[in-house]
Amino acid sequence: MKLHVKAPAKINLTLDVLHKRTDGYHELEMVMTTVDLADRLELSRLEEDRIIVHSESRFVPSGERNLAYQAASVLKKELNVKKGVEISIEKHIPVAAGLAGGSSDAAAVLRGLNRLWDLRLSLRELAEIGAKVGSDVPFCVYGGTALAKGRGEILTPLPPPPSCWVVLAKPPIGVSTAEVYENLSLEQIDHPNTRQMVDAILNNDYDSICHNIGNVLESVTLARHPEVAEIKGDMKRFGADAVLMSGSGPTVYALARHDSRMHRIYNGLRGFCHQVYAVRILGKQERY
Ligand SMILES: C[C@@](CO)(OP(=O)(O)O)[C@H](O)COP(=O)(O)OP(=O)(O)OC[C@H]1O[C@@H](n2ccc(N)nc2=O)[C@H](O)[C@@H]1O
Ligand SMILES: Nc1ncnc2c1ncn2[C@@H]1O[C@H](COP(=O)(O)OP(=O)(O)O)[C@@H](O)[C@H]1O
Repeated sequence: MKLHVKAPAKINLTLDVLHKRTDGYHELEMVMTTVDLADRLELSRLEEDRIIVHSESRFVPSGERNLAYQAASVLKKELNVKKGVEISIEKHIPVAAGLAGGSSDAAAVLRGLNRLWDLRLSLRELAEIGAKVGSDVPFCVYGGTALAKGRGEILTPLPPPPSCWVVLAKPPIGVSTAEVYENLSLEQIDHPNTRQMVDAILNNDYDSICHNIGNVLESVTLARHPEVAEIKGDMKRFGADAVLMSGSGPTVYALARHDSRMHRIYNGLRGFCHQVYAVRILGKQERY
């Protein structure tokens, strides 16, 4: 038996760091939402008790280092499952980009195996198992839009933001999430107003969403990689309603309500940035 699962990317509308915790993680407050750029996974049941993961993307690690493998492995251990699975990942989300592609693959594996192995776990139970794989995995299990706290795993669901275009541009540089957090200097940052962002979403107020987007990790990644700031500047010049780096970066996104603006930003950037995508905000939980 085979099944197909979709793994959408997320963007951060806000990302605030409150303090560094004693366990080494950072205490966060962030608003995340899914966008219509997704990896596709095929899961095939294996009679033998093993996990196989492959992908044609040369940027994705194979075997145990793959987050999809780790998700299947943790699920097997937690529930003492003695079955196997072959996972094939068709990669569309840029890797190590601040878009949670690996976390979304892991979450898709959890949702898929729940069906393939008939485990009958709730999304809440899958999210708890997902937290053992990575901080962003619980959000990706649910998808949609949420306020995330703790290290990212304490979630309050939110309604979808108003529909709009999201133009994503990833410069050809790699960013390590751990390094970005490590180099954050908490004394010198402007904190976004998370409460106002939540209210803006609850009020379906697009202008207020645009006004309140903010990400404290920009202070680290933009200082190290001036090209990320340049892309932000270009997006603004091409008429973006709002511009922000997602997660630890380096992907930058522009929000645009009108098709004409989206086209201007997309075409303007494609000349000198290899990975550019124009997608819609998904924002609501879907059955993948
Ligand atoms: C920055 C964010 C924002 O959504 O996204 P990405 O840029 O990765 O997409 C997340 O916090 C990334 O979450 P995720 O990539 O799942 O992180 P994990 O694998 O759990 O942790 C990677 C490393 O990041 C640091 N980390 C992560 C989460 C957190 N709340 N505090 C941290 O300090 C830790 O050093 C950890 O070792
Ligand atoms: N299935 C996967 N897809 C993408 N990256 C993966 C996957 N499994 C493991 N990784 C590793 O996880 C790291 C983070 O990748 P990714 O989730 O794409 O980025 P981010 O956390 O910045 O959004 C990368 O260094 C990559 O090598």
